[in-house]
Amino acid sequence: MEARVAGERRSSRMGDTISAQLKQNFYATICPNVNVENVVRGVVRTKFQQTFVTVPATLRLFFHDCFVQGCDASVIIASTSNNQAEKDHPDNLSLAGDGFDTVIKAKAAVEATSCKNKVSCADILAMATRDVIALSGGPSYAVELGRLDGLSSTASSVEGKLPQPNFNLNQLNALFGANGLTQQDMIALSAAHTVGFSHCGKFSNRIYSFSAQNPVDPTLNPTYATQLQGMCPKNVDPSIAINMDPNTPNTFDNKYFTNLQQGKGLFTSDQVLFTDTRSKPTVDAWAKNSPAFQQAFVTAMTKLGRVGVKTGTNGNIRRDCGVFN
Ligand code: HEM
Ligand SMILES: [Ca+2]
Ligand SMILES: [Ca+2]
Repeated sequence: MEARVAGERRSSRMGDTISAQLKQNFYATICPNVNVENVVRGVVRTKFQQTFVTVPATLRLFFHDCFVQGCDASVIIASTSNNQAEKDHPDNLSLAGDGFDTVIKAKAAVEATSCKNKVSCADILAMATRDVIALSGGPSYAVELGRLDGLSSTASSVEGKLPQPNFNLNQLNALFGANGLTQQDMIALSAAHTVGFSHCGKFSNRIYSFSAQNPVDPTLNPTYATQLQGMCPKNVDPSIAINMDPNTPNTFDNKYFTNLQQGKGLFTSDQVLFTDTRSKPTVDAWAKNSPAFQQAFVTAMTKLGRVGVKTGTNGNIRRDCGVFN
């Protein structure tokens, strides 16, 4: 049974995608007796106290959800004997378990209130993402809500939808542009790499086999390159992961941009934002102006949260975030 009144979901046509009208404080009218956002925040805070990985894991999960079939919690669905789900596509295998766990736990806490069967997993992920950013020192913002959960999740649908660490600026702009995001949005969102980890294999080409003339990527700071080689020796255990921000790995800050100015972007897709003259001015501006970066980040996250939002019969409220109803 659809738990919401029809009038709550106005649809509007934008280009050829139909996007639901999200709004702030959505659940205040759906469940006036429960502060849904506080319930989620409490769970996220507890989980954060247990492990910092909660932050990058949840943030990346939201991004990987929104870029494949829209922000509809399709990435959280578990595979079954007759369906290989998104999370088992190679691009999603390195999503950390703590992101899924955060959503599952927050959903359980919401379902234990009188606001049962009314809050989508997609919205819980959007709320939890807002909360982890604030908990790690990033900007606080009012999150738009009112998404439905998607009705399909296939590994094959992930192919080509997520950016790769060796992408150049044109490839990054094309992929983000396909999701209605500008180059500015893309640069702001890339700063999510100010927290979290990467496995050595994602950038080992840059420190060992960049090109015939240059085994080490010449855009990489030589001292940083040596440090990376030390942390990621050639036959390193593939499960080893290193901090993506060598300076403030556990703080959501604009250090990402000063790192790029110093040749300390971990992936080609990070460093290219500084080496390409089209994006460099933005990197330089946000390196010295944290409030300007924060404002651009909140704008971009809000736009990211609107991607492919489901309405009406295209979605529902999942009872278990990992399983279709
Ligand atoms: C711009 C293109 C992007 C590329 C090429 C890219 C690629 C990657 C790669 C290869 C990793 C390492 C995964 C691993 O080895 O475990 C990673 C981690 C991460 N990415 Fe991105 N990413 C991009 C944009 C984004 C965006 C837009 C966000 C969120 C808004 C994001 C959030 C994260 C986070 C938080 C981590 C750390 C995950 C963890 O510690 O568990 N990334 N990304
Ligand atoms: Ca999705
Ligand atoms: Ca940082």
